[in-house]
Amino acid sequence: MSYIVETRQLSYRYRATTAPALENVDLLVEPGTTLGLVGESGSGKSTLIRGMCGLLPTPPGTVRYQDRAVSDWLRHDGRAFRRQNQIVFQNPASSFDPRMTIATALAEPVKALERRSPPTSELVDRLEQVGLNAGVLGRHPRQLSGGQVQRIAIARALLVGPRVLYADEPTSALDVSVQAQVLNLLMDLQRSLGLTLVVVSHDLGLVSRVCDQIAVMLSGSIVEAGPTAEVLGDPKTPYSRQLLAAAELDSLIEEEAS
Ligand SMILES: Nc1ncnc2c1ncn2[C@@H]1O[C@H](COP(=O)(O)OP(=O)(O)OP(=O)(O)O)[C@@H](O)[C@H]1O
Repeated sequence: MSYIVETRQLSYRYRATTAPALENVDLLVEPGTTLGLVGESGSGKSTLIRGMCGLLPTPPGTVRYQDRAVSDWLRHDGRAFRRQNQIVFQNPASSFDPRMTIATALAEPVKALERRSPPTSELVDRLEQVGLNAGVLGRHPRQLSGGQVQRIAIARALLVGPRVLYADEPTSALDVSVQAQVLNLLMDLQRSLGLTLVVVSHDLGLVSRVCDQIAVMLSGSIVEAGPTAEVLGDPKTPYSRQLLAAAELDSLIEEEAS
C-alpha cells in the first residue's frame, strides 16, 4: 500500500517552554479517502494538518507526501507541493482580504503558484462547481454570506488542482442550516475529483457521516485510528468512549429540540 501523506514520529513545539503540540504522531493517509481528525480543543488537530501541508518547520522526513519528504518538496518543488496540498480554514471571512473583489482573490493563488492569470471563464467554471455563479465575481467578501464565502474558499483551493484538500473545522463558523450544504459539497467534490480529504472537526456526528477513516487526538498524540465504523462502533480508549457519549448526548438534545 502506498500512502499519499505520512507522518512518522512527528513532534512539534511552538515554544521551547511550552508543552509539545504534537508528540510522535504516526499517521498514514490512503489516497482518495476522507480522514476525520477529532479531539478536544487544543489536542493538536490544527497543528497536525499544518504540519502535513508543509506550513510548519518540521524535521526532514517526519512528513512525507507521495513517498517524498515534504522538506524536499518545499526545497525543490514548492509551488507544485502547494498546488497539490490546499487548505480551507474555519472562518471564511478571515480567509479573504476584505479589500479584494472575489475575482482578484480567486486569481491570486493561480498567479502565485502557476505564474499565470486565469481567464474569467475558468473562475466561473470553478464557481459553478461549488454552486455559485459569475454574479459574485465583482463583489467583496462582506457582501456575501458566510456559506457563500466558504464556497468561494473551496473554489479558490480547487483552482490550483489539489490532490489533498485539508478542511479545518470547515462548517463550525456557519449557521446550522448551511453546515450540511457545505459538507455535502465537500463530499461531492471529494468523490467527483477523487480528492483525498482531511477534515478537522470536534463534531463526531459530522465526521461519522463524511469520513471513511478517523483519528482521535488527545494532548498532541493520536490515541486511536482506523475505519470510522470500527472506531465509533467499538471505541478502544476511554477518551474515544467519552467523545462518542458526548456526541450521542448532543444528537439526543438536538432531536428533542426539533
Ligand atoms: N501559534 C501558536 N503559538 C503557541 N502555541 C500554539 C499556537 N497554536 C497552537 N498552540 C498550542 O498548541 C496546542 C495545540 O493546538 P491546536 O490549535 O493544534 O489544537 P486543536 O486541536 O486544533 O484545537 P482547536 O480545536 O481549539 O482548534 C495547544 O496547546 C495550543 O494552545
